[in-house]
Amino acid sequence: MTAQKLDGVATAAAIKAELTARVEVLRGQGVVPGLATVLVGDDPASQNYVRMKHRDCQQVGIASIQVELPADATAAQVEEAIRGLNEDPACTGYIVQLPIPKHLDENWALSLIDPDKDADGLHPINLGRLVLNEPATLPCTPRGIVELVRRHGIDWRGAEVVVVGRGITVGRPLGLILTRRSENATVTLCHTGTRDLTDHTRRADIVVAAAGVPGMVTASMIREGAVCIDVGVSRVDGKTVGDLALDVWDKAAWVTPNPGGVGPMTRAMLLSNVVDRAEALVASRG
Ligand SMILES: Nc1nc(=O)c2c([nH]1)NC[C@@H]1CN(c3ccc(C(=O)N[C@@H](CCC(=O)O)C(=O)O)cc3)C=[N+]21
Repeated sequence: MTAQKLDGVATAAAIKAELTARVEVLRGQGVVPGLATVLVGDDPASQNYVRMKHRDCQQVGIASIQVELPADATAAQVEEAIRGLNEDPACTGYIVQLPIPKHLDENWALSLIDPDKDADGLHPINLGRLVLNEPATLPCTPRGIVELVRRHGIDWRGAEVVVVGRGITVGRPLGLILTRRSENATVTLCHTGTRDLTDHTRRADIVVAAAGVPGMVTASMIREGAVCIDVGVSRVDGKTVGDLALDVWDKAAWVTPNPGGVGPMTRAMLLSNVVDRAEALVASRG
């Protein structure tokens, strides 16, 4: 028996249709949501992601602004670009595409973003709000995972969830989101220091593989009928390879394809964050 597909492409398309209607309403209210991206350097994968995000914007009627800086940009240049977007009324939300070149500090760059325009939910104020159970813009990938699972009729409530990976963009915030009352999952956050990973994953109803190690979660590590979410994006011989081994499809009940699972959902949630931010702007104007 082969697992059912958690279809990120179809789910993202449904979300985009909902967002298109909300963007229409906003335009009627005189607000055009605008997403900006700050890309530092010329990494081809990052250029590709940014290109896809702008194409998505076009599909739902969000305006988009592309800011590009050279790989050797100074901290002052990055700061100037970010301050410019904070002040630009055409930009209602934006992201600094990660990673940025090593001579620049990622947390420093994120901290310069106006928290009200933080489309990635990675500003320390928004991460702090998440920890404090206050309304916050949420990071796109964790939000996409929660939504993808929920829209396939799978309940997070009471589920035993094992997240593999403690990164700032996925694992750590996902643990915080899933343990809120509204999701009510029980989460075990595993990482490279975990003594016996299989001991944890075998007990999980839902396994989220977000370690960035190709094929690291195999069928022998999961329970029959588990739900498996693949967040990994590694390049092997020019092909995208996830963190799930292919044999999980023979044992799990539900699996995210990769590509075609979490990636498109991440992009849909970025759009969703931008629309949310623009609606908040209208509400604050009264
Ligand atoms: N500030 C910031 N925010 C991010 O959200 C962010 C980032 N930096 N840096 C890099 C990662 C990676 N990421 C992906 C988004 C979509 C796909 C995606 O849509 N992938 C397609 C395939 C893409 C292809 O054809 O290569 C899929 O999975 O089907 C993948 C990866 C967002 N990230």
